[in-house]
Amino acid sequence: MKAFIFDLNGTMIDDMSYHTSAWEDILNNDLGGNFSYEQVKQNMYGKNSEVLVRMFGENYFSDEQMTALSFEKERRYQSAFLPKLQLLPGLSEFLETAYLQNIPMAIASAAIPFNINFVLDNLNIRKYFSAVVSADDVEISKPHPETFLKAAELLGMPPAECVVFEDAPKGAEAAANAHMQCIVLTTTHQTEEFSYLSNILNFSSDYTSDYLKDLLV
Ligand SMILES: O=P(O)(O)OC[C@H]1O[C@@H](O)[C@H](O)[C@@H](O)[C@@H]1O
Repeated sequence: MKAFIFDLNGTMIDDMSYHTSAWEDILNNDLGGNFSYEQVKQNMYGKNSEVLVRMFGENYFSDEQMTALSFEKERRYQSAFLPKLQLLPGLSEFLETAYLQNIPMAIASAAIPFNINFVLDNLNIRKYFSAVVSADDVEISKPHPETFLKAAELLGMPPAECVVFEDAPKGAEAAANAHMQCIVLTTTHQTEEFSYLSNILNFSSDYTSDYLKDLLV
């Protein structure tokens, strides 16, 4: 394995419950939906516009409405999560070691640049990543492979030499669709939820596991 591709939310930072709450607030309180927390959690993968279409159907919102709702959801998420914003345990050291070993690294996220910048700039970790793929860079988000294939292309690496770090079944599925192996961070989902996939190398709760330490020696 020659390159690392990181999903962002839930994989580098433990923030998925904040996304779920922000979505729940917008979908139910602003848009009059009646979705349970669990329904929101299971359906909020991919781009924000894809989430809105999944929940309310095609052509329910205009593109302008979806863009405005997307930013409003992220504003609520950011203001709630900012006091807790930090990398998962061990990730700071992991990134620094991989960087010193010249391992090419990319971010490949379904989030909009507004959120990716929120994380990279507040945590001052932009220098580690030679490529960043956001929602705005792809036609179709995860579980479609486009996000990860684009990251590999920007890194100049064949997919087979890229290892993906993910927290979500739909993200790990996107990695499988891109013919990439995947390490799962169990911040948000149970290991059984990934049992339909055959590209999972390891499950770790954070970046202090022996498996991840051994990856860099
Ligand atoms: O692809 P990532 O980095 O896990 O980001 C996914 C999340 O990004 C958020 O911005 C979306 O609102 C969520 O619905 C989505 O699940």
